[in-house]
Amino acid sequence: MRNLTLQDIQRLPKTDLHVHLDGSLRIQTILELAEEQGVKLPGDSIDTLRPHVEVGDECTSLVDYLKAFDVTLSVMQTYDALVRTAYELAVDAAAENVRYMEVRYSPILHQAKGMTLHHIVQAVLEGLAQAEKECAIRTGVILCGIRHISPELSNRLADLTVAFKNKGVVGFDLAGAEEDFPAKKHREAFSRVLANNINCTLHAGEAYGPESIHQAIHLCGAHRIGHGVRLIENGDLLNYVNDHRIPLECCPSSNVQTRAVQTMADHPIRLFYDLGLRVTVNTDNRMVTRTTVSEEYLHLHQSLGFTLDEIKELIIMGFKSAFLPYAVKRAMLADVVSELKSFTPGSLESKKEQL
Ligand SMILES: O=c1[nH]cnc2c1ncn2[C@H]1C[C@H](O)[C@@H](CO)O1
Ligand SMILES: [Zn+2]
Repeated sequence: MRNLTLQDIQRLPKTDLHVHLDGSLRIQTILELAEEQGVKLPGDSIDTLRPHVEVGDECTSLVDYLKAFDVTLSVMQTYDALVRTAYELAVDAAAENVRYMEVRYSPILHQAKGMTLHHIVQAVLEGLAQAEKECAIRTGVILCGIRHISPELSNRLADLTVAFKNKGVVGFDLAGAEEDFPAKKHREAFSRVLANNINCTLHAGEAYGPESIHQAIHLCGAHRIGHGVRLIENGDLLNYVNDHRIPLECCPSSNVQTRAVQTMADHPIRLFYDLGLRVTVNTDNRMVTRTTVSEEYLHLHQSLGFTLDEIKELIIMGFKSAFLPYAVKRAMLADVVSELKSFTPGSLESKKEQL
């Protein structure tokens, strides 16, 4: 079979289950928001700002990667800025046929100008709802506790997650610097969320070893794992994750940038897939990582030999792993499976010419 193109992959229906709002803005929007708000940025044009908000080869670690968020968060402290950035993210994702997206962010990082936590959630839901009206995309929100900020704030975010259950918030996460900030310190937050029958995912096994994944699953009750690349270091835990069908939210380009893996060709997603694990493909941060869901699949095709049939299976695993009620998910999956069955690569133009 001939090689897939980016356009082929863009035409496929897809999910993005791991995408941070504050890492997925349009650079032009940052400039406009800064202008409106009188915020000083480290660059005043797309070209001069780009090196401060996009991570390149020179990134050495997750902690280094996270520096870009200081800039994005500086313009995401108003209600309107959150509405706009959430709306634009969903519009951009829909443009590449992302049909279901779970957007995550941490409301406590948006309080610098005094917005209440409720308003901060409301604004993002409003932006996403607007995009859902205009585009073929469905969305949910995941709120993040932050490892390197206090567990008490994670508790507040857990309570916020409970308050917005069935109102657009579909899960709770733990993000931030992983090394030296163990998940077990945030156990209380996860127990509050779990007690309310809400789904949890944790970033784990990205900048720390399998012990971190073990804590996420066994101490915090993770239903999915963000990244999980270092699961490869513990076969016993890997078997457990496989046996329990715990999905991994893989973000291949981001993992190369944070040095969780050395190169795309070394990414363990190939091994995980071959062993039967439930793996999903995600962007992490569309702007900071400078990627799209389609580009992530293209990397898997080109660097790790994923075929079209395998990509279709990854896509199905993405829909299966959604934090959606089972009946809704089953209906969505049925539509996606029939669309995937009839999909053939090749440009729409060349297909029309053949008719
Ligand atoms: O890949 C990541 N690992 C850990 N934390 C991350 C990653 N990408 C973004 N974050 C952090 C920075 C954001 O401010 C926060 C909430 O979205 O989550
Ligand atoms: Zn992430």
